[in-house]
Amino acid sequence: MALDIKICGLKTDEALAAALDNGASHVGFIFFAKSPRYIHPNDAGRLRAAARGRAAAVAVTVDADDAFLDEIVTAMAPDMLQLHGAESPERVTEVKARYQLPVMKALSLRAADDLTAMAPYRGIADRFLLDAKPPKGSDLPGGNGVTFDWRILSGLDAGLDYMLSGGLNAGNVGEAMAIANPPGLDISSGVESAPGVKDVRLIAEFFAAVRAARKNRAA
Ligand SMILES: O=C(O)c1ccccc1NCC(=O)[C@H](O)[C@H](O)COP(=O)(O)O
Repeated sequence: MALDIKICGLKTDEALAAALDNGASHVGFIFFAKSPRYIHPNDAGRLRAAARGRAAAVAVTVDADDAFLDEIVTAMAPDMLQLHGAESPERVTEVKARYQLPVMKALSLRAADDLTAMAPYRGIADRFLLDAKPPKGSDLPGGNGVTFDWRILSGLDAGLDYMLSGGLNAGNVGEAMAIANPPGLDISSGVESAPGVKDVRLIAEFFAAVRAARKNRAA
């Protein structure tokens, strides 16, 4: 089975090249001003051009209005929109219709009960990004480098299309895969040397860890 991997929060040619050369299926660009990973839509447009045909470009927004989404979509022509705020199912429907693009809805989890948040989006969101709840006091809804209890995912239906996210790194991704067997993985701060600074060595190590985990599973 194919395993999608999204490297999120890219800002430089070097980091993008590392993500693509290591086999990322998705590359993510953050359009949230408070984030150390924020990128201007025009700069993202330049980077996404280099990714065309190699990985899907994902525009990550947080409760963005139509004007901002229009600017992003015009500047970078993403393949997918990731809605990482409190967007309602109705707003997800509206965004999908307006841009004719698939939407990945991010949901934040801590305990098994939090999975009930998924129900109203089923059949609406094309995919879920299951992330950890931000720690108290964080300004960021994502990219916090914190994990959640992956065991809560073990009961999800086999066909559910989602990316497992939140605090992944080369050291823990094998365990996450063994527990949850997700169809996709998403990582940001686990491949950074400082907030917002991607590290090509850490990117390569992450992919190597994923390959090793897959090999172990197949053996
Ligand atoms: O990464 C950010 O700064 C960010 C800011 C605002 C909304 C979403 C954001 N990130 C979205 C992602 O998809 C991250 O990859 C995801 O939250 C996991 O991050 P991490 O725990 O650092 O691997």
